[in-house]
Amino acid sequence: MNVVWFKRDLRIADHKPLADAALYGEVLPLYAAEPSIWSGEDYSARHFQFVRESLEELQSALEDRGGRLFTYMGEMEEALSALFKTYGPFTLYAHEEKAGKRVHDRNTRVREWMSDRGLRFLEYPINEKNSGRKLQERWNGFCRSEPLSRPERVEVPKTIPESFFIGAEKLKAFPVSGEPIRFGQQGGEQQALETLETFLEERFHLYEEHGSNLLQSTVSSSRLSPYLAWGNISFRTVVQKTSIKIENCDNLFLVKQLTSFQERLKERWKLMEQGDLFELQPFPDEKGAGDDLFLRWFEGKTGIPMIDASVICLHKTGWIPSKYRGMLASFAINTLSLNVKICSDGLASLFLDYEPIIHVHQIQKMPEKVLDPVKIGKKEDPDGVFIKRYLPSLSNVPAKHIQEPWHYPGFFRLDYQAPIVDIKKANQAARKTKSGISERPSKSSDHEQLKFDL
Ligand SMILES: Cc1cc2nc3c(=O)[nH]c(=O)nc-3n(C[C@H](O)[C@H](O)[C@H](O)COP(=O)(O)OP(=O)(O)OC[C@H]3O[C@@H](n4cnc5c(N)ncnc54)[C@H](O)[C@@H]3O)c2cc1C
Repeated sequence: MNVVWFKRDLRIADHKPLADAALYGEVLPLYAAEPSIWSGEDYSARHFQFVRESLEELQSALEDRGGRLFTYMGEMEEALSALFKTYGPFTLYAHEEKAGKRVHDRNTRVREWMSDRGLRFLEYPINEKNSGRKLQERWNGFCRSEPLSRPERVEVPKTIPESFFIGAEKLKAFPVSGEPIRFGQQGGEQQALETLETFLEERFHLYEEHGSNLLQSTVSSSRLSPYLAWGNISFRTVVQKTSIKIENCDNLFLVKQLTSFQERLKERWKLMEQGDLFELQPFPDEKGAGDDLFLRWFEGKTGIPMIDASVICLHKTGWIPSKYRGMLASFAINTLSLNVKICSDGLASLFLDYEPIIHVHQIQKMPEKVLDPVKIGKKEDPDGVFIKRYLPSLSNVPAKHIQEPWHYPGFFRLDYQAPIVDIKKANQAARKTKSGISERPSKSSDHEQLKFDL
């Protein structure tokens, strides 16, 4: 018996553990909704909703091949015990997963469980192991490697072990904190392929030009991130199809757009290859998740339109371009001097494409980047089109005042709060602290220090 354990690889195409297991007889495709993983502050109901949608598609793709998906609610070792009791010895096939301490600890427990019983656990690396070849050579090799096709048949056992389910329906009862999303991208292998196809057919044409445009980038960015994060499409498939497109494109402008996209993919590949994740540590002296400043930031009630509109956009859609992710993180960490780990988890819980390795790598860079959201807003959303979409209470504020509505003479008539911080002063203090010139003033006094020209 071969058990294929699905985690962040929710597809059947280019899935080596599944392809290999299917060669050796009966396969039991398994997804376990594990409380130890899903109870983390960085995970939320929107992620689980995406996973369930992906599992529904996985179930129907397996059914088309004579198989079905077995699901379980509980820790993986418990699932393995139940399988052992029902079927006797088995081999476990899975992709390697690198995603922080909880995942690392769970992986260790599963490895021990298997080895204690003398069972084989085949873990497939996400990337080629560092083979001593130069980075560029390895990347070129990766771009040329062929994705595996879907297995034609998947023979599954007839008996369903006690406390297992078929398909994803029952997983609706699995508790994960946070709100599901209404307007986000939908999970599934087919959706992933369609997203890649529409991008490579046409949407990429202004990829670079619209990269940081809040409205246009929703179309001209690839939007592949949630599909890559949850493995609805293999990274190799995206890289290979993009390489083929570049080779067959003779328009220099379009090649430039595709090459720029390919560079991002390479960035991801390098990070994933580098290995396990650096853990962010909470510091007890900094402000925490129950702090008023944190809540106002997280709920989009800071009184700074660019911040509030971006956060509300994230609550609604689960996605925003990279530049504004950086702006939100920098504002929380530097301007409000909130705890880095708590801000990181807060953002992660909103990003539908939460990918721990990329996310933490980006967050770690934030203390070096002190940004001004008003300046960014004036440059990127001068007429406030984005702001007004997410903050209807500002719909009548003229463009001149949209980034700093507290300067608008009719501010008191608006249903919009005063800013929670004086950005310039707080950023100045943050820069000074970094260069070691002086201690930061306590944030509680910032409210009182504010002087508005109303
Ligand atoms: C603070 C912060 C947190 C972030 N957290 C995440 C996260 O949790 N998950 C995530 O996928 N991206 C994260 N990013 C990177 C980036 O914002 C998203 O990958 C991108 O916005 C996703 O949209 P897209 O698929 O249209 O990207 P595209 O521009 O079309 O890029 C294609 C793919 O390349 C990869 N990619 C893009 N930018 C980077 C990068 N800087 N480093 C590594 N890989 C990259 C992603 O997989 C992306 O899907 C974060 C950035 C910042 C500043």
